[in-house]
Amino acid sequence: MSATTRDVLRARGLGRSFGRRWALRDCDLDVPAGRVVGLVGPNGAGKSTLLNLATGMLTPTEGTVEVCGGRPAENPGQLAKVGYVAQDTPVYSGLSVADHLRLGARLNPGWDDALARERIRRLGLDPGQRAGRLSGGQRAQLALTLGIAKRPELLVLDEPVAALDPLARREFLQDLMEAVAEQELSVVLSSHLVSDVERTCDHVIVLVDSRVRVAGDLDDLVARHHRLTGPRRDPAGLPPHVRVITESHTERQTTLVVRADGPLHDPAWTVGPLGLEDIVLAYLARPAHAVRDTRPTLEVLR
Ligand SMILES: Nc1ncnc2c1ncn2[C@@H]1O[C@H](COP(=O)(O)OP(=O)(O)OP(=O)(O)O)[C@@H](O)[C@H]1O
Repeated sequence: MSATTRDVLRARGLGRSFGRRWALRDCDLDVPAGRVVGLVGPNGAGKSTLLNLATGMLTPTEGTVEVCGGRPAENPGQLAKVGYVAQDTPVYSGLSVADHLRLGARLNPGWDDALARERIRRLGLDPGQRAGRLSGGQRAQLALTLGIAKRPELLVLDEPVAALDPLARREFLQDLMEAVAEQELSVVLSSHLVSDVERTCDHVIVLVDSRVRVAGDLDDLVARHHRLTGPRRDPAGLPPHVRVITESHTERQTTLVVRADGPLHDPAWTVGPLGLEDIVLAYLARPAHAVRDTRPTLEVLR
């Protein structure tokens, strides 16, 4: 089966609670292979929980999750398929850069030593340097090197650039995109920075308040979401293929952010384009009661 028709991540009714609180709920996802997926959402939305479920670090409270066709971490073969760089890009501070590569080689059957050494050389990291003495950006690069050299089918990165300055962030993401282009690799990365996601990712999942609010290919999301402005009116009159995400009204004017699954012909509306940031902010701004009322508003665009 071709890499573009497989799903690297599939969730059905996936949920995880801690005590009585749900960190993730009712999560249905189909992420096709070959994508760089951006997982965005505010603090506490459930991003790390979803990534930990996908990598087998957590078990579901309800529902199921599959990565690369199997249950996460169910056997060594499955473990080899998935690389994971957890939040804060953890490394062993007492071990040198070279020790990390040796450890990677020992632990990973598909380890690509030439790739790892070449990356370390290109990044200018001293193989003898202890990881604890590296800067935050260098540690992130070392952790990414370990993840890539493992040659996984899916690389999962939890806020990999959070601690990096803008230049280091750009270089890190550039590096990641080069690795994706060179290898047959799918990536899921979480980030608070929509601009980074817009630049790096071709598939987006927006998670708010423990629920997936919208998921789909970036181009498709942008093509289907619009800003409508026009004389003040009740949006209830819109055709059924147009779903209102947010609405605001002045005395004379109505402004809507909508998702339209068909043409918008009504001449009363002026239709304007939206960038990913506008779309994400619209879903984030949607009031909590709407999240509950519209559980099926999970919108998966393929
Ligand atoms: N081990 C845990 N024990 C108890 N509650 C937890 C645990 N892990 C996560 N939670 C709770 O689950 C919710 C989702 O947390 P999660 O870390 O998945 O969010 P996040 O979107 O990754 O947030 P951030 O952007 O701040 O990293 C939060 O309310 C959090 O407090």
